[in-house]
Amino acid sequence: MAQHWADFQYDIYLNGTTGAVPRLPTDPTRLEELAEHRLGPGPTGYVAGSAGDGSTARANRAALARRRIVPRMLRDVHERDLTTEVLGRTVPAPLALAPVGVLSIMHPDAETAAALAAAAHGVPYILSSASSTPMEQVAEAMGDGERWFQLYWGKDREVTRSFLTRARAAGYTALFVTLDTPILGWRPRDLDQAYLPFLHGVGTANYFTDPAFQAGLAKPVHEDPNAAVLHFLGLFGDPGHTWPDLAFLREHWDGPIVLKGVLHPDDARLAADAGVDGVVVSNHGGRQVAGAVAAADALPGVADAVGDRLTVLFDSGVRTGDDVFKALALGARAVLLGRPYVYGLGLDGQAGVEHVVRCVLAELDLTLALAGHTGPATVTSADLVEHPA
Ligand SMILES: Cc1cc2nc3c(=O)[nH]c(=O)nc-3n(C[C@H](O)[C@H](O)[C@H](O)COP(=O)(O)O)c2cc1C
Ligand SMILES: O=C(O)C(=O)c1ccccc1
Repeated sequence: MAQHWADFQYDIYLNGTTGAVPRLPTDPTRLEELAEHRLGPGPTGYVAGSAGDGSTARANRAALARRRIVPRMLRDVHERDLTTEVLGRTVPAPLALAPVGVLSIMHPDAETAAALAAAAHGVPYILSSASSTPMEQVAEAMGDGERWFQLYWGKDREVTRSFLTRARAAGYTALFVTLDTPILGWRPRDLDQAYLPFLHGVGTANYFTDPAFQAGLAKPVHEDPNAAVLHFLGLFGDPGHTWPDLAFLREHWDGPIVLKGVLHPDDARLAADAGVDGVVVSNHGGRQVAGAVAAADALPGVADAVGDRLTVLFDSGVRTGDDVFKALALGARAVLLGRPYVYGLGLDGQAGVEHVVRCVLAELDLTLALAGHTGPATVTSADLVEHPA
């Protein structure tokens, strides 16, 4: 049965008759401001910050804002269904939670809380390689919730092989390989505070519990944790990889593979030629390259190039339901939600993430209806006009 995501607004108003207002803001800007206010400067800077002068993060928002939805009338949108097929799975809405590492800097329940929130609404959760909780523990908490695994494709083949084996055994069905972070971008907000979560012992759980990783250490992790962190920093990414190397991953993963961080149509074609199943058009939320193309500006070119061969997903700059709608109109099959759910987590744990997911999906449902659609499948570029920058 189709879920009525839009009902969330009446839940809120009905609760209001007893004097209650939502525990967290429904406006994503206010949510971010509240997070900035309540959480420590290190963690807040790490999450909210981006590469260089912040121009890519701003461009992500501007590129979505420049597109405007053209509502259509009298189309019988009473019954709506947001169900979407993504990577061979049927999901209740065109949304997944983006892989975000080191979540214990935001809340002690960290990735487990985010994963449980996603599962509570049937939304797939993408667990980061750099999670603060081991992948098996998150998987066990999620039960039959849909889980996908994000790989930082590093220098040590044995660690990669071991991660893939562990992820498979723990019930992760799709593999997201992040290509845009073989090295960490230049991030002034973190640099000015000299704040890197890994040096506070966060984000290394999958590595420190891994026999292949441990085999590369001179001493056990607990005897020399600093050396273990340095070892992690030295191997989590590999700037030496090239397209033919993907064959190794294809060989060791029998489910769908999605390449995250593709922005050029030629790279999307190379992805299709390499035999993967999808791409995420993403600039990592503007955290890697300052002055980069906005993700929403790159999306139509990638969708045109490979939309008939690959599943095209999108993230970077999505804050609201209307942003999701615009991404669908620009050629995405589904969208990954990033920072907003991390703020929800920081402010109110699992309940905070659920709040954010329900806000985005309620607004998406209402936007679809008011734009004349009963589901995501009929949304096209004809639903948008583009304003000059
Ligand atoms: C604090 C933080 C940590 C992140 N960690 C990862 C990660 O471990 N792996 C990954 O592929 N992407 C990571 N990302 C990128 C997100 O998956 C996603 O691409 C990005 O947040 C989208 O941009 P948005 O937050 O502006 O929506 C991270 C993003 C943030 C904000
Ligand atoms: O901070 C990030 O954006 C990120 O993706 C990352 C990179 C290395 C390890 C963990 C997360």
